[in-house]
Amino acid sequence: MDMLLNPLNRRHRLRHDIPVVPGAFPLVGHLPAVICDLPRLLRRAERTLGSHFWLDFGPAGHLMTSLDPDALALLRHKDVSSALIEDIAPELFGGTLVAQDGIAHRQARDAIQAALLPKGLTQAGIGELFAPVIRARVQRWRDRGDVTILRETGDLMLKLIFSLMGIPAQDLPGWHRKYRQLLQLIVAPPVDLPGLPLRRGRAARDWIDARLREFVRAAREHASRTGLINDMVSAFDRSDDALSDDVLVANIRLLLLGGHDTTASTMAWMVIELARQPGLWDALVEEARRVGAVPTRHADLAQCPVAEALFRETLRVHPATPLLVRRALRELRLGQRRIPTGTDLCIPLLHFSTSALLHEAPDQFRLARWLQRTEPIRPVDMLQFGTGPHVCMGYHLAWLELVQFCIALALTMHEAGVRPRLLSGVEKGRHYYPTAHPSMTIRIGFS
Ligand code: HEM
Repeated sequence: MDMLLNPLNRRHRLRHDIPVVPGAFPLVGHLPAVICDLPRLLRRAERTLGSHFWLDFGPAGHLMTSLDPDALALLRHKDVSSALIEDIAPELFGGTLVAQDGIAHRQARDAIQAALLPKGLTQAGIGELFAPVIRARVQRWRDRGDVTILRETGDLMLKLIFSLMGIPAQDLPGWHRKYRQLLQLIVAPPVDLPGLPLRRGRAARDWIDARLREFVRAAREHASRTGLINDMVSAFDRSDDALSDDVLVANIRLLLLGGHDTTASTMAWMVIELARQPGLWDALVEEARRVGAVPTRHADLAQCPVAEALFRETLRVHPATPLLVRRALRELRLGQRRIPTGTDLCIPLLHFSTSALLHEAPDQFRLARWLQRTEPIRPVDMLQFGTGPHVCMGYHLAWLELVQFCIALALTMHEAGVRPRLLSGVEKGRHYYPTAHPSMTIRIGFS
């Protein structure tokens, strides 16, 4: 099938001397092709126009997209801003640290970071909290015999992130419903009428924020309790310029969002790769039998190199955040190119993650590239988590929960004498924007 591009728009145009990719539709621009076929769109644009071109993101406007590895340095540049994220999704990211720069960003980030580093996660007992939840879920999969994988991993991740926040199990169904409505804000047309996604999404956000405020109040009343929200509240209250509760609540909501879709997608891809590559499954089972139990502390993860390599290679081949957006605050240079002040930029992590300039045999899924390496992990090896001041705050948490998941899956299925098997095609129905995930309909059998 050809790409979802407008056949009536074939004209070659330039903006600031940089070519615009032909094929944009009115109103939605190149979004249909970005969402359904981003890798092919980037390859075709590179082949026909070179490594710099404009893509039309519909309501978000034109973004200058660069496939030059030098573009990665823009993520660390002091004159490049993240404010564009708030312009694109004000309802979700307004007031959150991911859309801020400079001191405001650093202050909010510093207050949260410690809780998400290996020491903070270990002290809060997050690994012990997660292990039984993951084990129970994969046991259910074994008993059922087959599952729709992305729906299952999405549910599991929601459960984990809610338990991280200390949301009582009996309240989960209500949170679940509101969270799904909140997500509609990502795609809601700007029409605020009863029953439409914007109105429902805003109501869900207000519901969630009101409850998060209660958690914050409770955390202050019981300051001696441990847990992520308690740690964040005390860090916020200790910071030099005490930050407002609005900032705190918006950033707790950001953690809910940041920690869900990305990890659920990666977990689903891990199962798909294990199902379609029997050798991978055998290596993982061997490791799981050797360690004998689901690891609970970061210090234990070194015992699970195969699971760690699976986590890193799955993310390299299927990065959950395929592109980052930024705005140039001043005129910048990118190689020979001049980027005018105010230019909105797209930095496609997906392209670099699978680029022959950065990885040997980039199209091959190879655990060996991680298992046989002798040097430590470099920033370019974890590009899927971004780089620079906004590098992902949940990296250590994602690493812990995904390795826990791999070991739990291998132990549970091996004990029952079954292995994962792919029951449907993988290529159709993939999505690449705003986050990437495999098709919602892929089924995995355990037999
Ligand atoms: C496989 C899992 C994950 C992937 C691939 C991922 C990817 C990313 C990327 C690419 C960024 C950079 C955004 C930018 O520069 O604009 C980011 C930022 C962020 N992530 Fe993650 N993430 C993952 C898991 C998590 C988890 C589990 C959490 C927390 C519970 C989390 C919380 C955040 C936060 C708060 C930021 C904003 C940091 C800042 O702006 O300073 N992420 N993530």
